[in-house]
Amino acid sequence: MPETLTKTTSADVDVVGPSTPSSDGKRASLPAEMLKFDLDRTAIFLDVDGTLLDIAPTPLEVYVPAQLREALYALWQQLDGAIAFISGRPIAELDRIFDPLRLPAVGGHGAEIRFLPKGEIRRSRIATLDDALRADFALISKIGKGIIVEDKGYSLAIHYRQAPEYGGEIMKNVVEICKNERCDSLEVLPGKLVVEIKPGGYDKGTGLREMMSAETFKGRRPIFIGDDVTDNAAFAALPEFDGTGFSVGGIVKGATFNFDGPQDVRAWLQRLAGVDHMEGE
Ligand SMILES: O=P(O)(O)OC[C@H]1O[C@H](O[C@H]2O[C@H](CO)[C@@H](O)[C@H](O)[C@H]2O)[C@H](O)[C@@H](O)[C@@H]1O
Repeated sequence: MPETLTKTTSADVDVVGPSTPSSDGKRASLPAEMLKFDLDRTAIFLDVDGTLLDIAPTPLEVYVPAQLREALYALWQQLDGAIAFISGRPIAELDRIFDPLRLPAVGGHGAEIRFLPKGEIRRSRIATLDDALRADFALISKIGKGIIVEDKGYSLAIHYRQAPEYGGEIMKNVVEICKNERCDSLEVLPGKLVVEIKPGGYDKGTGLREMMSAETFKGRRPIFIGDDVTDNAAFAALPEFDGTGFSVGGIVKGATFNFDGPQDVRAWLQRLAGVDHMEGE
């Protein structure tokens, strides 16, 4: 943990939340029901890219504001450890991005889980992508400049944020590669300027359920915040725990409130943690 972070005490939080822009451009207050949480009975699950962090041109270029680390660490203390990342990125990558902060985490869309910040990372026994298939998908980067094939071991992400014009051709190639039942055990998930390809059998929903069975999280009511198609499985798991979902950038099924962007999520977390005294980001 960062040595500079200060210890805060656990307490019920009744915050007047940050404002979010309404559709007519004016600032509107958050609904009262999401401004009051008993932190002794709450768990928080956070998607990372597009939810906590602003989207960057490439996966390696994301930026973590110091105030966000501070808020997450303060909440980790106040929630007695019941706060976790739930991401498509591998856990080692989350540790690198948020260094020196480590949190409990579900990584690789549910392929990995770590219950405690310094605990062991447990990996799914479900097969990773077959090597021949992985090699064929890697060739998709040759279609044009700006396409990035991110090989995460368990899964692949084909990014075309820097070359949106290739979206159609990329999907055509994926369909071609998947002919003859080669992808039958896989899930192909088109996201925002990305196609995620992962084995079936686990997802963010299975990850959230597993984390909720851990001592730190058990019996609490989860809040999950997410922004993309791979987050749907986590939203769908929430009713099992009487949980609450918040979306980012557009209301989705299972969400009761929508944040306009990651900046609003960060402001709310800072407010909840009581560290919103710090200026800007
Ligand atoms: O589940 P998440 O934590 O939201 O991760 C989803 C994917 O995020 C990353 O890609 C996305 O963010 C990049 C950085 O902002 C951006 O350049 C890219 O276009 C986005 O798709 C990450 O690279 C993937 O591995 C994650 O699965």
